[in-house]
Amino acid sequence: MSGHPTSPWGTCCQGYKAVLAAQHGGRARKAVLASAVLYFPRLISGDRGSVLGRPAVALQMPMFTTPRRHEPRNFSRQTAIAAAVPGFGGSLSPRITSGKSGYHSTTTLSSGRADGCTADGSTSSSCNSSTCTGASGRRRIDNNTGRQGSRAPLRLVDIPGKGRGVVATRKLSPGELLLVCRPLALVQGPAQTPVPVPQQQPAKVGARRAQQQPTSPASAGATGSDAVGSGVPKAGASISEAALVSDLQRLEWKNPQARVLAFLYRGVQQSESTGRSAPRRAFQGTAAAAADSAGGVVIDLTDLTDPWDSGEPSASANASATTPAAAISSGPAVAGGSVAHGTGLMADQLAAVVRLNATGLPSDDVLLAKLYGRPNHSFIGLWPAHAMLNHSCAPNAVAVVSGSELFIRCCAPVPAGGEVCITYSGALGLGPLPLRRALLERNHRFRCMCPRCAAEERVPRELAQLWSDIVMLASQQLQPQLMAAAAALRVSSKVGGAGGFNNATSGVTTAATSATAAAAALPALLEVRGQVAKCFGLFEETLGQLSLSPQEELWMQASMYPLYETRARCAQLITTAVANATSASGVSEEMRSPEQDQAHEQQLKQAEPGKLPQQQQVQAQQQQEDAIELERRLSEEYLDALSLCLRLQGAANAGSDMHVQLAARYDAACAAHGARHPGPRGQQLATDARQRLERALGTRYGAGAETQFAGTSGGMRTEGVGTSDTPGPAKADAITAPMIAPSLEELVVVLDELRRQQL
Ligand SMILES: C[S@@+](CC[C@H](N)C(=O)[O-])C[C@H]1O[C@@H](n2cnc3c(N)ncnc32)[C@H](O)[C@@H]1O
Repeated sequence: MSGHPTSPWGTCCQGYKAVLAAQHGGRARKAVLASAVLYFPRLISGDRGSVLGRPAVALQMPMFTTPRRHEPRNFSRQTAIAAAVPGFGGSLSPRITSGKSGYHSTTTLSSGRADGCTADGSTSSSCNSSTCTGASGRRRIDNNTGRQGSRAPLRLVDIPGKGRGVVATRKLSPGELLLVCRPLALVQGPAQTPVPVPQQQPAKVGARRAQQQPTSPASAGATGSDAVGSGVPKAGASISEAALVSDLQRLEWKNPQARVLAFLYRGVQQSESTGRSAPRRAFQGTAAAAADSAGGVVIDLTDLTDPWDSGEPSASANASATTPAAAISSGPAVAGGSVAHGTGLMADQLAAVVRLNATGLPSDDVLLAKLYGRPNHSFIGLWPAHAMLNHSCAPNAVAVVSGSELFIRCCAPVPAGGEVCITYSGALGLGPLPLRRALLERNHRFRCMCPRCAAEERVPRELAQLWSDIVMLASQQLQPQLMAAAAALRVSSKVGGAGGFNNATSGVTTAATSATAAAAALPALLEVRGQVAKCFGLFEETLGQLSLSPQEELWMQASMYPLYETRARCAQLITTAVANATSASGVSEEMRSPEQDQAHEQQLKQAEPGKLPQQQQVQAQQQQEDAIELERRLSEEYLDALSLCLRLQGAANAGSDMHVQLAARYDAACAAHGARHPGPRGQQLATDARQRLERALGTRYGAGAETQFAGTSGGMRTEGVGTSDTPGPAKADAITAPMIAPSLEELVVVLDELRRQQL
């Protein structure tokens, strides 16, 4: 069966249902959201979850099967409190000498470096120089000792209605590395599930998670129904969050790091006191302060980028510094818990900091881990610089966690002075406004007013409702029907072979079985096809009545992604079913009666086609021709649907794991389809899919930037300076790659390897 990518919304249906039910007044809003949260995070694979308050949905692997619940594990854990890394502000040593049962704590933080080196006591010495050799034997630029935040083309500012935020000091280009962030604290455990990669066979797609992208800070804070959008699975989220809070409490904090913590807490206080909502006007990039203060100490992006680096945030402020701990402890009293050493923050306050700013996922970046030959980690951590990025539903930056480092890359052009935003919505980036909005308001307590939300808000209410109903129908009813049909076809394909029989007599029998199963599945598939066609026509027609810019139109279509996905999936399944049915009998009819099937089976058993009576031969030939024509038309239909899905893949958060994942899946789907139905159109689509995959990899990993994603050589190079539209003078501000930038070829090879492992 050629593999059409399964929908990242496959099991997200419940989320849609819940949210839509709320719109229809069917359920209490809270219950609705809780339900939405339960499902969404599992479906898509983890993008940037949370940045604020709670990370947005961490994209999980698209899957068609029932979401797997990630139960808390008693995994051994590395407590990485970024302090004790040699050569790295080692003055602060975690006081954790023994962890809870089942945990092991190390004083090593920053394990899992991109080069394959670990930074624990045993190996850090070999990696303590400015360069070291990674698992692949390639040199790695070690940027750890530099305060690269000061070279970042970014500035911390106050943004009306949003609190602090980050703006570009110059024009930024997609793929450009903006920041390499170090954690203030990080808890790691084994990756929680086998890591998924784009699948070629729907049968294999189940509960796998693809390479992920950390979502925004805040992702980690999910608890209970608040797990929506959390980068950490719901059950594991609260445990990991608690573990992080507990570790924060047990550390003995020194001033510089305590100030960073206080600085983060200040955002919590502001958020709570103002119940921030975005201003109606767009941010002009002229916002006030370029820095913030905590306890009288200036803190800027440099201090936040590597909180354990310099020892003191700002030399000028040291002398008169009031400890943020003192400043904070003078704030509103918080009940319960003890004060963390040196911070003055109570457990509840630390929990609020974690909830708002931490980021976590069940696995860090799969491709990089594979490339550098090291294990994946589940993690929850506080990367203070990352936590300063605000949300947009049309983000221009993307974050990736590899080991203890969090990389922030530009994923869409940013003008000088423009705000740099990530998304907290994760997979919901391919979802409708009501759902995105509900999750952001609930988990992050703000109303997004980005251009995309503003555009969708202008859609007439009745129309928005109609579209929501359509999405609900596609997600709740049609997708499950397709899943059932796909399961039946998979079984029949296993018995009969993907393309039907081609040799022995036993093959005839199995092909006949396959054909019977295919014929049985066809009525349901055709029914779905009819409904999808109606919905699709309705949506396209109403969309056409609005006066929208191309970008706005793409956003609207992206919000209807489940419908597009259902359409493509249905077309693919029908193509497969018809191929199976006709290959067994040579009959062009999509369905035949059991009697007809029996008769044809009998004929096939009794005689070679050439020996059939003449009339039957003519009939058989006609049927063969009909079958070919039917398959051709169905193939065209599938290609139509696939090309639209490909287009919408481009609407996903560029460089997110979902963006890469969908590109890889469509790439595989095009290749599989092309193998069975060769033709110029399919070839063209396959080329498009491959380019999209390269672009996604280039945006996420910075690979291939010099050649504009057309493929490039491997080896070490510098990030951020090769993009064609990066202005010359800005090169001075470029961040030097802290790791070897993988080439496209390397990434594609690894991707293929992961795919094979999962088949
Ligand atoms: C991780 S913090 C981001 C930094 C934050 N602005 C600060 O000052 O600490 C997340 C919080 O920022 C605010 N925020 C983020 N994106 C926003 C947006 N688009 N509009 C309004 N507020 C936003 C919300 O209060 C959210 O809970």
